[in-house]
Amino acid sequence: YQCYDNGTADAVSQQLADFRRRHPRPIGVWTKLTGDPIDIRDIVSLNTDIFNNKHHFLLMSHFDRERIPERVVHAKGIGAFGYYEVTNDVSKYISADVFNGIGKRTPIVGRFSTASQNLGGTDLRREFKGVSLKFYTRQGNLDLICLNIPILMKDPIDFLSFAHASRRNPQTSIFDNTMRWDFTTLRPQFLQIFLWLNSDLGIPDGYRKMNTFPVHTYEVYNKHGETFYVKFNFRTEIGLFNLTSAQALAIGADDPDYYNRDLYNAIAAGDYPAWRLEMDILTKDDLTRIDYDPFDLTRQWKRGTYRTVTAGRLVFNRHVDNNFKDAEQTAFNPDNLVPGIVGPPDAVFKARRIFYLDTQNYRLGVNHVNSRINAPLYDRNYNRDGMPPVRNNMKDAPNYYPNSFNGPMPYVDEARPTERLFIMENAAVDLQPMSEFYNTVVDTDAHRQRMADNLAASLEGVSQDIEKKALKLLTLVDIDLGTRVTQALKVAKAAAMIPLRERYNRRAQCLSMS
Ligand code: HEM
Repeated sequence: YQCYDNGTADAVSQQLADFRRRHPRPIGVWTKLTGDPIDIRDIVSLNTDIFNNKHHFLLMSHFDRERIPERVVHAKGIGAFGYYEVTNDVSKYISADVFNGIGKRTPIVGRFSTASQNLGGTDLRREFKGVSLKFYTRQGNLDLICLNIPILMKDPIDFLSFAHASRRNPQTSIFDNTMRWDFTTLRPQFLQIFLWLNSDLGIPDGYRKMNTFPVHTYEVYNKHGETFYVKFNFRTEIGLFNLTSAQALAIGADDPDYYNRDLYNAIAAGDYPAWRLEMDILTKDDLTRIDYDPFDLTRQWKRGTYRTVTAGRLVFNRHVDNNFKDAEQTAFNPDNLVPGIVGPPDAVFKARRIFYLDTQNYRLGVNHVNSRINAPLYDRNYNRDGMPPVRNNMKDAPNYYPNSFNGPMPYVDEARPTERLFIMENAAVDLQPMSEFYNTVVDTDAHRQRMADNLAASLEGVSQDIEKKALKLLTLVDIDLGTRVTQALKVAKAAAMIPLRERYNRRAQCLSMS
């Protein structure tokens, strides 16, 4: 990292000083929103007639309206610009332009987020981290929306309750583990997420140091119309690094924006965050051979049943110009796909195809695709009007189709498969992937103990009946897991007998010693 004039290596705290360095003089005359210059006598409102001070009125009436709804999930985040570079020939599997032509670079905007925090929350809680990618390809925008954990859920109708139960109690407005465990024991398909989040992988040491996955299995095709089934996996080039609960607690107490700061500083220092894109691939024939459902989001593909190819590199090398313009207003939508990618056939994806657009029409308005950050490189359409922004509203072009006046015409994608895969999904909950996770990914005794301690901590204060069900469920996954959590919970409960204030004092002492 470079060292700044205040002796720190923190580009975040230097941002304003950097601005002044680039602009040694004021950047211009201050104007009202309407462009007329502001007289210095109007910047004081004392002893003046407020109704005749247009400047005061414009200032405040805009301020009064400056909040838009935050995202219902993943509200807290940070944006960055970068590019995707093709490093390997994957044309055998996928015809999408963005993945073809070694050396080709496609501009991207990314947004890094934490799943359950409101705007202004902490980066350091055990919850999903998101990486949303918008590729501005020559065939339209491709959005790949990723999580740092490669599994999720089965039935999309449970998403609302999962999101609600993972967040604040509507009465106390405090994160509530009773809600969380109650929901998890009633919908055990979500237990696996909880296991991942309470393992060592649960709190990455910043966005740069984690892998990230769109999770679904995408149906794709090559230029000959042959179909393949692909999982896209972005693997961090810097390596995987995670924080323990104690480290996260200490850092979070000092800097709840630790992840955002780390990303911003790394880009400022030219230490660009980068990921390698790997594609795990199954053929149509493979589907008839394998003995598991490759479209089930609650399980990973079995080793040895698929091939993996490297496709390219994702690099973030530029800060956004302005976080509201380029991150808050971005509308990532998993349904933004391009020729060569049909999309995943599972029920969760089908639901996502609808609900992202729905929430963005509410959050940003029906013309959000027209804002600079969301607009594709090229588009011609028959949509018109609506609440701004409307860009050029297609000027004088015909606004209906078909027409005889040379409005935009559809094209023919010769390679696009005529048939789509239709899958029937099994609603049964399978504890086997959870047991496998506990016995393989969680690969050491010490790791299992840390995970049990974290799970026990999440059970502290949970009502008795729910606690009993949770321990039973964990024991069904693995007897060793159930036993460890039961033991760890006894210890945690003994500690909880100590009055709250005393506990905080002790914790503070521990932190000051660590
Ligand atoms: C039924 C399933 C799901 C539903 C209904 C759902 C719904 C949503 C909604 C409504 C948003 C807010 C979007 C916005 O306001 O712009 C969102 C954001 C997000 N979702 Fe999902 N989601 C689902 C599953 C998933 C899955 C499978 C992933 C990843 C593999 C995912 C990753 C994310 C991420 C990273 C964001 C933040 C997007 C951003 O940065 O703007 N979600 N989700």
